[in-house]
Amino acid sequence: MSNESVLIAPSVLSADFTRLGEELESIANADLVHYDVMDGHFVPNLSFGTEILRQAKAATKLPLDVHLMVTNPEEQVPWYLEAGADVVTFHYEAQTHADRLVGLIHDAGAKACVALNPGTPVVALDAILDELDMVLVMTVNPGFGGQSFIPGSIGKLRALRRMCAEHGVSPLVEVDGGIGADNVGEVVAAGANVIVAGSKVFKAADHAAAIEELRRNGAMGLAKRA
Ligand SMILES: O=C(CO)[C@@H](O)[C@H](O)COP(=O)(O)O
Ligand SMILES: [Fe+2]
Repeated sequence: MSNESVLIAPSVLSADFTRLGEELESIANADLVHYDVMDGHFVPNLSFGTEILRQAKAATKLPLDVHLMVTNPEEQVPWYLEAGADVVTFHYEAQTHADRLVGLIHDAGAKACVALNPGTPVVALDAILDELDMVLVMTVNPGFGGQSFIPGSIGKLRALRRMCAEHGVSPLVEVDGGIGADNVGEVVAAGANVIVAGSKVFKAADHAAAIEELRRNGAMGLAKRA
């Protein structure tokens, strides 16, 4: 059995934006706030930018986990570091100089993460894995909340675990998309330890209780890891 813990990161993409302060208070028992930036190019949707991140930073004590779904992370990463991001994720599919970008995030004192779309194999990270604090395995095609989990993600999480063992590293492994109390145990058993959940937290009647249920069921998945 592992001593590792499961971190819960509710995605404010599914929050009521007109009451963002109250929505953030309602998830104070979470570990991170997941903040989805969508540019209308990398993904077919637009969300929010640096100004709302700054306001969110003032309204919560939780670390801000910024997921950049943008075509030009080299340009945008510095904006989000300046606005208060604690963890910055850019997509492998969008960047051109991953190593430089990871260095820039670390120089600013933040944690660096690279995200993989469902169609991108984990081997894409081979050259950069040792530098990363976290890997984000997308479990839906990015762009929208409320989609269904892609079952093939389980094999990919296991492959990432094997690759990390070969490299002798243990970055956090975040999963994002279609995760709820019913499947969190399975993704944790396969190797995930940071759980993003948008609709399953913010559409629940009691947000704090939904977070605790994810944490509880996630811990059961940890116990099932080989
Ligand atoms: O990055 C994304 C979507 O592209 C996510 O972070 C979603 O916000 C997750 O929402 P649910 O699938 O949990 O509703
Ligand atoms: Fe996300």
